[in-house]
Amino acid sequence: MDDLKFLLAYGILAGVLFASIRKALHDPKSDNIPIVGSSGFLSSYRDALKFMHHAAELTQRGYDQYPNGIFRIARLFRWEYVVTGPRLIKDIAGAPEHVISFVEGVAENIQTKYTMGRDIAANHYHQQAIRTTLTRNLHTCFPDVRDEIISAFDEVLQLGSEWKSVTVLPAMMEIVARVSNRLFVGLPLCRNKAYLSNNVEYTIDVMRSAAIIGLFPPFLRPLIGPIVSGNLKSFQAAMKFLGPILEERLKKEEELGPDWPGKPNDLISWMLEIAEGEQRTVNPLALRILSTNMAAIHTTSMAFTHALFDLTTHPEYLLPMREEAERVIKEEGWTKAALNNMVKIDSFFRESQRINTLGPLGMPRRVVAKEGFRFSDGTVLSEGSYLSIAVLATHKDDSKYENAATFDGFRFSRERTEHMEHHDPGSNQDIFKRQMISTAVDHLPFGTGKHACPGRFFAATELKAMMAHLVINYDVEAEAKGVRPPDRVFGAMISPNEAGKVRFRKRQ
Ligand code: HEM
Repeated sequence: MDDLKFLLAYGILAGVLFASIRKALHDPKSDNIPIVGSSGFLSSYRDALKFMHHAAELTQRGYDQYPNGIFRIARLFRWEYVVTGPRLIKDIAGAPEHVISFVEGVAENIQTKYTMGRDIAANHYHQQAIRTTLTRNLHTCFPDVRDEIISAFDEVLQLGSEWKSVTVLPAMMEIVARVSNRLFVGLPLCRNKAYLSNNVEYTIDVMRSAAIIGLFPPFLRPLIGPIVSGNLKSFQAAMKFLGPILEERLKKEEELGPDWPGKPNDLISWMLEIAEGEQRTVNPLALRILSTNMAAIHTTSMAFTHALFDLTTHPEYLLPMREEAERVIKEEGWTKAALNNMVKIDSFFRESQRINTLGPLGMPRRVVAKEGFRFSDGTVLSEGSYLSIAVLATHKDDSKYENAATFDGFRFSRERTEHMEHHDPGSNQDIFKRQMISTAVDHLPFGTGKHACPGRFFAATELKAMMAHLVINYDVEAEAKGVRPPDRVFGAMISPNEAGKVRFRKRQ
C-alpha cells in the first residue's frame, strides 16, 4: 500500500473509531490514579500525540510529583501506568508471568503476534539457552570473542597512523553483529556481510511494522497486522543463510547423535540441546537466531556508541582506562577473568548506561491476571492495563546518585575501592552490586527481577573486551572538541546519534 492510500485509510478509520477510543481510555477501577497531562478526551488524545515527541519530559514531570507511586499518561488507545520508587518496582520485578506479563508487555511494543509470529511468544527456549549455556560458555569461548574483535576492528575501521573520522553507530553495529554471531552461528557465516546487514535490517523491519500496526486500535490489528508485516523480506533473506546450516546440523544430529565429534560450540548447538519436537525444525530455529540477534545487536552497539561519545566528550578518562587495561592484560593475559579486574572500564559502562537509557520508560508489562494486580501500597491495576517503569528519571534522581545529572565515569569503581578499604574484604556482597551486570531497583539498564536481561553477561564481556582493545590499540578523540552528538528521540525510544562521528588512529 502506498503512503497516500495508507494515510487516507487511516484517516477514515480514525474518524469511525473516535467513540470507541474514548471508551478504551476510561477504566473506572483506575480512576483514582493521577493523570499527568489532561484528562479530557480530546485533550488526552492531544497528549498522546505529544508523548511521541515529549515522552521524557512528561515522564519526568510525573516522577517529580509521584516519586514513590503510580501515575498515568495517555497513549493513543490506552493509558500507560508509570511506576516509580523501589517498593513498587520490586512488586513488578517479583510478580509471576501469569499475573504481570513481560511477553504481553513487549508484544504491545513489537506487535509480536504479527511481526514475528505467535510461536516465538509462546516458546522461549532460546532465552533459556542464553541464560544458561551461553553464559556458562563465556570463559571457554572468550578466545573466539577476542579473535573476532581484533579482526572486526581491523576490517571495519580500516585505520592507520593518520586520524580518520568514523560514523560510530553503523561501524559498531557491524562489529557487534560480527562478534555476537561468532557465538551464535560461528565462522564463516559470522563474517558474511549480507547475513549481518540482514540481521540489522530484520530488527528495523520488525520495529517499523510494529510502529505502523500500533497506530491502529487493538481490535483492527488482526486485520491490519498481517497486511503490514506479512512475510517480512528480511526473514525470507535470513532463511537463505540460516536454512542450509540448520539443515546440516539437524542431519548430523540425526545421523551421529547429539554429541557428534566436531560439533560446534555455538548458540545453534545450545538451542538444539534444549529444543523439543516441532521446535527442532529449521523455521523455529532460524526465527530464534534472528530474535536473539534482535535482542543483542542494537542494544549492545548503542551501548558502545554511547560510551564512545561519553569518552570523547570526557577525554580525561582515556589514559586511566588504558593504564588499567594494559596492566591487567600484562598480569593476566586476554581472558574473561581478566575483564573482571578492569573495574574502571566496568564502572565507565555502568555510568554510561545509567545516563543513556533506551528510553524514559522501561520494563514494559501488561496485567494479565483476571483479578488485576494489587501493589504493596494497595493500588490496583485491572486486567489489561499496560505499565512500565520511569527508568531514566530513576537513574537521574539525586536522592539515589550524588550529582545524578553529572557523568562521573568512575563513580562505581570509586565506591568499590572505598568499600574494600573500609569493610572486611571477605564480605564481597556489596561490591558486586556496583558491577555493570548487577541490576537493582535504582539501576535498570538491563531491567531487574525475573526478566532481567539474560544476555547481560555476554554483553558486558563483549563491551569490556571491545573497550580494552580500543584503548590499548587506538587513540580516539571527538570530531568537535567537547561536543557530544545529540541523541535521537523516537517516541519512547532514545538512540545515540546515528550520524555522530569520532576520530580514531592506530597508536604508534
Ligand atoms: C547492552 C546490551 C543490552 C541491553 C542494554 C539489554 C537490555 C535488556 C532489557 C532492558 C531487557 C528487558 C528486561 C525487562 O523488561 O525486565 C532485556 C531482555 C532480554 N535480553 Fe537484553 N540487553 C542487552 C544485550 C542482550 C544480549 C547480548 C542478548 C543475547 C545474547 C540479550 C537477550 C535478551 C533476551 C532474550 C531478553 C528477554 C528476557 C526474558 O524474556 O526474560 N540482551 N534486555
